[in-house]
Amino acid sequence: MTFPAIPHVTADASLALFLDVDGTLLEIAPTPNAVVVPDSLKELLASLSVRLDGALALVSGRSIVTLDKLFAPLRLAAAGIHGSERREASGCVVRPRVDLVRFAAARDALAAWTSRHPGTLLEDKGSALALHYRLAPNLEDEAHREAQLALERLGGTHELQRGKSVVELRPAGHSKGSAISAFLRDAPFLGRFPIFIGDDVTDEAGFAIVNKLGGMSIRVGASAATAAAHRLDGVDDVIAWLQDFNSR
Ligand SMILES: O=P(O)(O)OC[C@H]1O[C@H](O[C@H]2O[C@H](CO)[C@@H](O)[C@H](O)[C@H]2O)[C@H](O)[C@@H](O)[C@@H]1O
Repeated sequence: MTFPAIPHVTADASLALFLDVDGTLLEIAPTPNAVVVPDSLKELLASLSVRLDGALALVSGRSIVTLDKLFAPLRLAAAGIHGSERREASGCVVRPRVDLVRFAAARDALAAWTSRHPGTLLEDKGSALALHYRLAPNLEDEAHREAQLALERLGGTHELQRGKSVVELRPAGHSKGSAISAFLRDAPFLGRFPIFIGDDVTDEAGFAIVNKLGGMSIRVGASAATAAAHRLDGVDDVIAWLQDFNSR
């Protein structure tokens, strides 16, 4: 399938930029903690955020706490855990409530499973759990079965989210689309033309909302079917596009 070229846009007060993180701004690494955030990327995001009056948000599967650590000293507008938590313009972070007893039971069951399966890894995000198997791809089916069992322990509060060599249990009823909509209801995003760039299945809800609002949706990577209207090949192309956007 061919995609139309991305129209030229100028980084000004009419635009809002929403950016996925892993696979979009950062190259995929063997484990979540192994990602590299170049200073040049932080400088580029800081510059773009100023030019857009703060209307630049990270919209990630990572928690906001982790995003702040990765991108320090920046503290950008952000939605974390696939849209289930969001830093509002006031600086307050809105987080979903979780049943801590059930959550601990699900986490402990998955942690016990990872301890028996070398190459797998459990990421505890406080209200979500990510079961990674990038270093043990043969365990994909088994990991999905374990995640399904853990989901049942949570009693309907969470949903399964597939990702790149990962299966996640994330709070139900939220998405990257709902987070982008929420940002666009408040300053500095209110009334702006939204652009969203993402690379994964979790980003499709964001593309759908941005398309509905008449904005611009861009999927990174060549293979998957997508609702996005435009395509970039990889992280290097995203960075080059952002640099060009910042220079106009
Ligand atoms: O929505 P995103 O910002 O793209 O976050 C999606 C998940 O990204 C992270 O996992 C992925 O990236 C890791 C580092 O490159 C990689 O090792 C892993 O295999 C990928 O699935 C992150 O750890 C998750 O919490 C995010 O949900």
